[in-house]
Amino acid sequence: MAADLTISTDTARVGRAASRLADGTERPPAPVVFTLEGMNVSYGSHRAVREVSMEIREREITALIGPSGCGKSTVLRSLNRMNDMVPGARVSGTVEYHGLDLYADDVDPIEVRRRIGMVFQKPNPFPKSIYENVAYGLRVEGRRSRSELDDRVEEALTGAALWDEVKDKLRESGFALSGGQQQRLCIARAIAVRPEVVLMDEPCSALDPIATARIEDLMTKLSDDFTIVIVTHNMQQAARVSDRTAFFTADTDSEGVRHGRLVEFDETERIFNRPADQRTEGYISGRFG
Ligand SMILES: Nc1ncnc2c1ncn2[C@@H]1O[C@H](COP(=O)(O)OP(=O)(O)OP(=O)(O)O)[C@@H](O)[C@H]1O
Repeated sequence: MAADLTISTDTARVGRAASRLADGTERPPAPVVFTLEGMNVSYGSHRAVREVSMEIREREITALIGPSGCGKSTVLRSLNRMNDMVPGARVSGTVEYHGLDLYADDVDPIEVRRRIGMVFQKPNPFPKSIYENVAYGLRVEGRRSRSELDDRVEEALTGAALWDEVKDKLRESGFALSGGQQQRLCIARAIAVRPEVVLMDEPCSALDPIATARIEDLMTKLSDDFTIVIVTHNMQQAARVSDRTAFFTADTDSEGVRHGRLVEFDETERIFNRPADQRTEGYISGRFG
């Protein structure tokens, strides 16, 4: 029953996915960025996730939640062809980006990853200065004047809510920053090339609560400009920041092999307060997973 749920209506974000505005009028849904239809991902002979169908919409925050091993990171990595780097990984079914097959032969995975950036679990600055960490992708893109680079580095660091803290030490190593600052530096690096989408794989799991809160605030701000997809183990985080939530679970087949599948995908407020599936309710109320 909804009354048992540990996450109350007050905490679940009634975000921009809500189909009605506060005054009750209908709001048209945002344009679709990704369409997954019957997507399967295998590692060798192991089908890690199967039959995933969902749409990810523009400038929304979509959270992927579910117990360990249900395939959240696998699904996330399929959105910018990061799985291409994993030997034996194979994606089948439909994965469209703005209606185009993301896995078509003529699609350049490097260009895909420029448009669809990624932030990882552990902050992973390059062994370079703060400035060069952010400038890196811009330099790879091609020649730019010094002042253009300076402007873009400032823009990205401001966008990642880090500029004020680092503007006087841009030549210092990225490693000299705190964990939370390093993660914001990685976000700055990701957004410096002005991607359309930022994928975040448990971006706060290595951070303390204060640094986590800053990143959550930042995500909300970033969603004004970027489409964000986040994997999180932290259900309160999904409830606080996301507009839509996808709940995955893993079924065990007769041979004891686990296959991840999408159980339910809806507006976050619905998933946390009125889930349609018992398994979703069991998971978010802490009775399962
Ligand atoms: N590089 C890989 N090679 C082989 N199998 C993999 C690889 N990455 C993931 N898997 C398998 O795919 C399944 C889904 O893993 P995945 O990491 O996507 O799940 P997850 O829900 O993100 O888990 P967690 O919450 O623990 O990070 C698991 O059975 C895992 O062992």
